[in-house]
Amino acid sequence: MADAASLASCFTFDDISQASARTDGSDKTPVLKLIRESHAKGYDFVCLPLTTPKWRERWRNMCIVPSASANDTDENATAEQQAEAWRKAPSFLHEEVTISRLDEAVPVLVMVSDWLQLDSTDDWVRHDSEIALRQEVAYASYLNVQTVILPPPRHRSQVASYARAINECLKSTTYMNFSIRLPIYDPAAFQPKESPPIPPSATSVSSTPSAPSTPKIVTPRISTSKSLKAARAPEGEINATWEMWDIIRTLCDYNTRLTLTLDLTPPLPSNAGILNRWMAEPVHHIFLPASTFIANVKGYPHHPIIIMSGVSSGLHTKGGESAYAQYVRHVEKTSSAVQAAMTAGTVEHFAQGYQDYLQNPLQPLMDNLQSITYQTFEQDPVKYRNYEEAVYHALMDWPDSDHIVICVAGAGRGPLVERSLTAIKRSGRSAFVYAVEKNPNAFVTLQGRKQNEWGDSVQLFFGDMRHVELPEQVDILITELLGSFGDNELSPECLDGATRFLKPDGISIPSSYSAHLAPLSSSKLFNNARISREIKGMETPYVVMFQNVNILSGDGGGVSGRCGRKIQQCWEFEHPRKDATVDERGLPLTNSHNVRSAKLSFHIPHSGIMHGLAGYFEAVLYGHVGLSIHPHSKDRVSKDMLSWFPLFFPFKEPLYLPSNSELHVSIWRLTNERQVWYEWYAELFLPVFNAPSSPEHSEDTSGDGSFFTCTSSHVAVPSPVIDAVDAFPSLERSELRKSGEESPRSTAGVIKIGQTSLHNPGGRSSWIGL
Ligand SMILES: C[S@@+](CC[C@H](N)C(=O)[O-])C[C@H]1O[C@@H](n2cnc3c(N)ncnc32)[C@H](O)[C@@H]1O
Repeated sequence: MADAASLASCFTFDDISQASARTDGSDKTPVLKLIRESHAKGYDFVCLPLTTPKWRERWRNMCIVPSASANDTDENATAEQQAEAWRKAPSFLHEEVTISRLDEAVPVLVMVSDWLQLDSTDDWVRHDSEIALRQEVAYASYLNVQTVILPPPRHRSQVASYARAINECLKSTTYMNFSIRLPIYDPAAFQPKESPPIPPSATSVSSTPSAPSTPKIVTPRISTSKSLKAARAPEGEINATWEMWDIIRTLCDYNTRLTLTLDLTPPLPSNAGILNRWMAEPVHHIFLPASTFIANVKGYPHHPIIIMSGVSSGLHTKGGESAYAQYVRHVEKTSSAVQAAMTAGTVEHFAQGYQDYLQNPLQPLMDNLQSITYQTFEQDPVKYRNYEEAVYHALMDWPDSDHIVICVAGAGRGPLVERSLTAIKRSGRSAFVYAVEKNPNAFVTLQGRKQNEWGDSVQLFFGDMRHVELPEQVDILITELLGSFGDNELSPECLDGATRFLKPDGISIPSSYSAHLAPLSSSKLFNNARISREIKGMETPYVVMFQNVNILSGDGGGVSGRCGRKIQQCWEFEHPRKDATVDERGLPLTNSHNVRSAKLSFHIPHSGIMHGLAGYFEAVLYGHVGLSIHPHSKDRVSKDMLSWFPLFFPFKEPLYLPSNSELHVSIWRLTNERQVWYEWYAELFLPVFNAPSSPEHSEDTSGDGSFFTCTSSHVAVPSPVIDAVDAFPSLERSELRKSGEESPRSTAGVIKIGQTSLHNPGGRSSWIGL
């Protein structure tokens, strides 16, 4: 059963004051009253400002010098002395905080004063805001508060200072979670901007901050260097809040106690890329004003706490405060994600508890699997059904004979033997089954099944299919040695051995399988992979049921027209294979023919942080019957198949990909006599347009465009950081042609802007044993 999201009701200082006026003696404090009333209305938590307006007033009087006129000199000196005393020993007065008892702090999400300006452009305001933040965090920590919600950064230019201050707080506490409230995008990006934005409370020592009268939540307006620009929101502005988040969490070294409170106050954008990027981030709270179209909460993972503000404001007259909680619970319960998780037989139901959990891939060749592992495989309703279909069609296509021989190689506990016998019966053909298995323990189970179920229709052979001798050659060879990346459990190598006993015109089921990759963003997977902080953990491919993951690539060829699809094929293996040179026993002389490499070019439509690669496989069992975990074909080919989760190839360091960049991924499947392993590497390029008619251009068209030498100036080179522009995609190819320019392929070049190191060289961290 999927857990329901927790709900929190958000209160202002005014709400607390009103609760105080309503106190009838049944609650010890107004906050305890609000907590009790909220529980009764269906809310699990309350969300409160930690400080009162009194604290803001004192801080302002000490730290913001009102004006520098001669009369004020004494006053200023006194304020400065008070400020220095406070800086030396920062502390609150009782009336400056909203909570002071342990029982008040338990079900409370605490909001740090939202007038603090940790990213002020004024050095002193920033300095004193940081001291105030540390004071608030220390006080919350004293009261055992588990989560504090931080005000959003507002100035792109000072976001690193903001991040540094948060990092200090993370270091000074051991258990407390810090959640930064950020809107999904800056709504100001979509407003016409005739005059410069007024940054909230941007103060200097000579001006008075215009802080709101209560610590009221308002969706922040972010000022970026582009704030004065065009009516149409460029990519950089829409990205601004996410870009700031990325800087903060990077400076905080991906600390797992740093999370996001995603503010859904702005209307949700139609562009899925803007929403999807938050899927890869640790969104632990969703901030939802009562005025919001609340159906939008349904797609969010993690079961975040949903903080609802303004529920007591009487905005919607019907239903009262409880109605919001009831409606959110209803939307959640009826969402497709929750429905799927609650329906037996779906991958979502099966995978509960495994989401984003890193597992080492099986090594069924080197290790002997446990019975419980086989039992888990055998619960898959789709894999065995498709195998049976494949065997059935192969039998029907095979010339009728009174002696068709089938071999199930790697029979495990026998489910494919059983399905083969059913297919034989359905086809009405006369066929016999050999079953080969090298796991001595599973072989005991096979013996029992032969005795009790299969009798003379099956003959068992114990041993490795690469060496075992069968009494005759077989017509149909059935194996299931596939990994999440197709060949990563060494199916090609095992089948090389088993092909010895397949007739030259015999059928292999599967007949082929292919490996596929896409660039992936997921702070959770990145953090999980580097838990041990050892290089080995970052150079090992993992099996993972993806949840908080965003695929960064897009379809459409990219700016240069040279990029491939969103998810791309690396390579394929076909069986029975004819290309290996074999010895007198029919075994390949070396494993060189199973070496593979691929170089793939991905278009990155929206900026993002790449944490690694997502790996998938597709297999053709026979004819039109297959197996797939490729996101684009899985539902068509093998919907609800449970046996394989995708593979995650981590990166040691996250790689920033700007909007409209080109990512080139290289991956190799390598081998020696004892092992097979993968190595991977990525390079990043920005496409650039040249002035088309300039004679000084010279473009390297020899390879994949990795170098672009140009002595003339580029037109519209996007910045690799925040302000990548979306000028290129908005220029449709047809428009380019209309305007008389050449096709993008001949006018676009690329500039290299980044790369990763080579992962797993020589198989030093991960390999599969032969
Ligand atoms: C992924 S399991 C599949 C088991 C079973 N066919 C099923 O579908 O449930 C692969 C099986 O092949 C066996 N196997 C792997 N390599 C083998 C080899 N070279 N020779 C014989 N058996 C092998 C393993 O022991 C394991 O039982």
